[in-house]
Amino acid sequence: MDIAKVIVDVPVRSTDRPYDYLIPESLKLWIEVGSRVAVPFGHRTVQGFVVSLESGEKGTIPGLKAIQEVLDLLPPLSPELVELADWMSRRYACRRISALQAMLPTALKGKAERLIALGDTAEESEAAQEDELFLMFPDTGGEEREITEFVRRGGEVSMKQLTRAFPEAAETVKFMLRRGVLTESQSIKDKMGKKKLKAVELAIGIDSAQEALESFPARSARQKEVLAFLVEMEAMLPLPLKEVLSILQVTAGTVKALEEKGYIEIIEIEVYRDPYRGRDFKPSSPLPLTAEQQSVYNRISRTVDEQLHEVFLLHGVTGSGKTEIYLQCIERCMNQGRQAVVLVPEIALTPQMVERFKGRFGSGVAVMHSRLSVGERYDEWRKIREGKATVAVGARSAVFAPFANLGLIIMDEEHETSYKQEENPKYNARDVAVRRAEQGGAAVILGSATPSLESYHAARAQSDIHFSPVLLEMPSRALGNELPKVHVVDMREELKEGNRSMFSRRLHSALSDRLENGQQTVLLLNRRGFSTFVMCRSCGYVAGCPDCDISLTYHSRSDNLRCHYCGHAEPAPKVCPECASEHIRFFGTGTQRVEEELGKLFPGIRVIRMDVDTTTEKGSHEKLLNQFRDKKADVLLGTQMVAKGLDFPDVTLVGVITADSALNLPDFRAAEKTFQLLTQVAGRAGRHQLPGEVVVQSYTPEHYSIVHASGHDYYSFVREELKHRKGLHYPPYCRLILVTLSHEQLPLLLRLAENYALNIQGKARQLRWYGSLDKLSSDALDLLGPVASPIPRLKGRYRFQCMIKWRGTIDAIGLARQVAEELEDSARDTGLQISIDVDPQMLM
Ligand SMILES: Nc1ncnc2c1ncn2[C@@H]1O[C@H](COP(=O)(O)OP(=O)(O)OP(=O)(O)O)[C@@H](O)[C@H]1O
Ligand SMILES: [Zn+2]
Ligand SMILES: [Zn+2]
Repeated sequence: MDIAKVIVDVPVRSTDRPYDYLIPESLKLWIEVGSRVAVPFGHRTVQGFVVSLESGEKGTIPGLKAIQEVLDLLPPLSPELVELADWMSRRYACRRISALQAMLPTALKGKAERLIALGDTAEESEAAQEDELFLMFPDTGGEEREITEFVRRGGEVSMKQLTRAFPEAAETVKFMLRRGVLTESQSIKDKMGKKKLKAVELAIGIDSAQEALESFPARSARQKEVLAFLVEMEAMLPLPLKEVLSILQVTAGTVKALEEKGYIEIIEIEVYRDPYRGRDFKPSSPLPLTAEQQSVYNRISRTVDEQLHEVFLLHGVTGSGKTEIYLQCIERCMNQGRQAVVLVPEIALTPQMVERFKGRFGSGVAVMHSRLSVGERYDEWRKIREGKATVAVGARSAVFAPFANLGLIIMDEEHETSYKQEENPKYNARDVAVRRAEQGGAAVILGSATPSLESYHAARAQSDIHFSPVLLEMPSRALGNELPKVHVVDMREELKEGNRSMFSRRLHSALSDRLENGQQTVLLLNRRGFSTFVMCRSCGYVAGCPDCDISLTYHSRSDNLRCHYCGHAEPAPKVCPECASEHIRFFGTGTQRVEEELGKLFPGIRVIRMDVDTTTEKGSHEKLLNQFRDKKADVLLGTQMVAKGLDFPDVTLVGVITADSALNLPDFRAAEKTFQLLTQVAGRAGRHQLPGEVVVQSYTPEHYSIVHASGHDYYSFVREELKHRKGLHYPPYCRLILVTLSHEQLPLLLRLAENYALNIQGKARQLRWYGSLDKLSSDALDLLGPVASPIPRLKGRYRFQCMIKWRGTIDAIGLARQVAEELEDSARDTGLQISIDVDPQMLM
């Protein structure tokens, strides 16, 4: 194979295709599909990914440039992931390079030197064990020993040194890397290196050490003590130097002296930056399943055992024991020698959740989420690739976990919008999961108490849109208790009767009861659409961003105003810049105000507030939840964060302060989101022995999302909501593509946006797609707009959008992209930007 097709990392749309490169003789054995390489491009050297290999006469094409170097010894991507990236680029109209890069941890994105060292397996083993270790190797004529020796001598060698010394040994080196005999890491330069710790090891055999002890000079008592200790602890060597020093209360000089005499060695050992190190996870074993769980489990295990591809939609009410199903299905999958990925929404990636998986599967669980440092994430990723983890639990990007033989993908809370990435590539992890599972013959479980209408409709209609899941239902709670009783309070009535507080009388008295009985309460403030802006009460002035047409948000910690879109920050004004009035008010975060009010109404009440302000620090989320679990507080007050996945036995009351604050947002999913949030938060109450109660405060208690949520009636809600969606032509009855065009000059932008719409309509007409979705035809496309975007100006650029609605088997995504590219080409150099969002979740 002489030619590699490479996707290069050049931020120009026209480069979004593979380029041919010659593979030089010296790299031939190292390059595979999925390798990351450095290639010449124009006058520069850029990074790229090998997406296919070709043998061929084409090798003689004159002027074909050659690959300069390979950046990792083991390709960071598998052929399946490369293919998945290709699919993503078509499915989400994104560039292939951005899909490929989304699959890698940040640590790998730059160009840094690779270092090779001995892995744990080799480092721990003595020569005799090494023999055993190498038994599993194919016959290589002893290459592996030479390589091991070479690396051991160097301690850590660069990739270049290694490939130069063993140009022919690619297969063996890769094998050693996959078995963990060698490990590769980033150079220390960019701080992504493996974390190293100094450790002490005997340099001589145990027998010689014992002999040496007997004849040790008396004046070196301290040294003797150290040596004796090491002999005693032989089984546990190497020991961290720090520990030795602190246990024996000796100085580093003493240890150093022993090293100089040749008795011991001070070496460096690798420590994985395990973000959960030092934490004990209570081991758990499989629970005997309830009848409902059993039948669901049986159905899924059949598919897992046969290693088939099938998608399940597990609709189980809150507390029905979905997690136990996940755990046992993973075990089943592991019995097949395959690995599993568990996706949870970032916000629900609570320590409680992680604990349940670590408790069952121990250190075989890798955790991936955005709160880890770059280095931690890299280490968790390597743990997966080096086969040290069999389960990955993480937020949406964990769908790309580099497992070799993935058998099961679980997506908890599948209805969550955070599975959709809002930046490029704008992928939906649910659809990527289904696609990845399809590639490798894996099962998918989409679990939720409130499945998204798209998934539910696909399961019921067995029709369509992305996939057809098998519907599995668990209508009762695992512990046999009832779903909590929900009271809806009409806040308009409260006001009429003179109650101006943010707490209804019902919620107030329910709260006092809990305080008296020592039970706990969860309070939710639905903050979507809630104000955190600064307003002058005299003239109505609202502080806005100078570059984006949105109001600035007040941050109490730094006492400044910030734009959440562009990062613009300015000090909070003391008087109104318009009218100089002092009645300029910060509406603070809603939760802060609720907290104050609670303090006034119930003096001495202990409140834990959980919102963006109190959870910015690493680990703060966990700390707050632990405090609540340890009953250090009466009330857990928060935003959406408190609604998901929490399982606390003493919570018997859930209060929702404003159920309908998000209902009026310009988003066709507003009702669905409201229903889901209310159902989820209500599900936090009365999960164990004590019965639960829920108080929902609303200004529109007759709205069907509130009525059905209070009756725990998913089916009625779905029926009514589907009716609306059908009438207005919204998903799941069609699909959407949101195209946003932006430019610094308004008149030009307007013209370009109109052009875009006309071109789409013209082409669709030619293809006989165009027409209203009212028609019965199954292939149809309609375009709305252009109109100003909900945020009409962002970072100094004006924004217009078109909404394409379509259904059927037509290639609407391809069309949207093609027309965008043509327009970008014709308007080249004017600075037009077009962004395409397929199946958008955020419409604002
Ligand atoms: N088979 C079982 N036997 C005994 N207890 C169980 C069983 N299955 C689950 N449980 C317990 O029931 C409670 C609820 O289970 P779990 O948290 O898994 O529900 P869930 O369906 O994930 O709920 P949610 O959607 O609200 O997060 C937990 O305390 C769990 O330990
Ligand atoms: Zn004013
Ligand atoms: Zn701004």
